[in-house]
Amino acid sequence: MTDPTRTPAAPPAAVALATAVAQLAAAERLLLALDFDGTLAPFVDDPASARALPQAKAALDRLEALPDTWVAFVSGRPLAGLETVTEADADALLIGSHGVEIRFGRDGVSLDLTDDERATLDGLGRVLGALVDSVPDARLEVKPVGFGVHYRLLEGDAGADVVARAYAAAATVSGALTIRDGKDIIEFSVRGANKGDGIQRLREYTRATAVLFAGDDVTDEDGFAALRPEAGDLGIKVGEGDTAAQFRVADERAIATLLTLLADARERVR
Ligand SMILES: O=P(O)(O)OC[C@H]1O[C@H](O[C@H]2O[C@H](CO)[C@@H](O)[C@H](O)[C@H]2O)[C@H](O)[C@@H](O)[C@@H]1O
Repeated sequence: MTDPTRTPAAPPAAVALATAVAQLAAAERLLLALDFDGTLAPFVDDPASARALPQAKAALDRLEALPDTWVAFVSGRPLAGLETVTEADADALLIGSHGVEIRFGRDGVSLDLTDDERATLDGLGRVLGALVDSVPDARLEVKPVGFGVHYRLLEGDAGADVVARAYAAAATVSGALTIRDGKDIIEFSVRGANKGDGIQRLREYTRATAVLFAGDDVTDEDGFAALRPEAGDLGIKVGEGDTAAQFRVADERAIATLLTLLADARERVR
């Protein structure tokens, strides 16, 4: 018979994750690189109104205030929109457009689009704009180096149909696009950098000795691939799907809890 006074043992994966978080908290120079949508912020229909869960934001504010500790957002969003939804201050470390756009505090990286890239962007805007205009509730998101076709509001097979038509339309413009399949969004870009490149740039900029990266989407796998677990880095996948991350949590609330535990632990050692 089960003893009701006994606390059930935590599952091994949870214990291993707690141990990894405690080790991370003791890192000499710690970089927290975080995906935004689906990791810190729950999904919503209007991309502009997404915000990090208050518990996650509070934990990140505490961590950012500690010495030798950096918080960075690594997102598929354009930088300008990322600044808004993360409520970034002047010192924020931001990687936007899946690694293409970089802002480290006041230092930005100019995109310097070539004439060919501009011409491809113009063509993409024309064909994808015509596509979403023909589908009620599909939306076009204009990005500095590409476009996202959103289909979250479409029902049944309508989303898959829009994706197929978007592939076909984009192929009439260029056969050399970077195509990213996200959560109810298909994106076409004239630049091929990825989140792993962004994490590498952040690692060099902060000279971090350990990096935490958390993400929920297929595009975050490039970020997990850039980690060095053997050197103390930690990758956390949010939600379901194949992943190269060492650990997995259920949702954004679990990430908020984990960041709070990390803030508690690092405040004790700093
Ligand atoms: O890399 P991320 O920070 O996860 O950004 C990925 C995309 O996020 C946004 O779209 C997603 O979130 C929206 C708001 O919750 C949701 O409506 C949409 O269905 C999702 O795909 C953003 O709009 C995209 O630009 C990002 O690439």
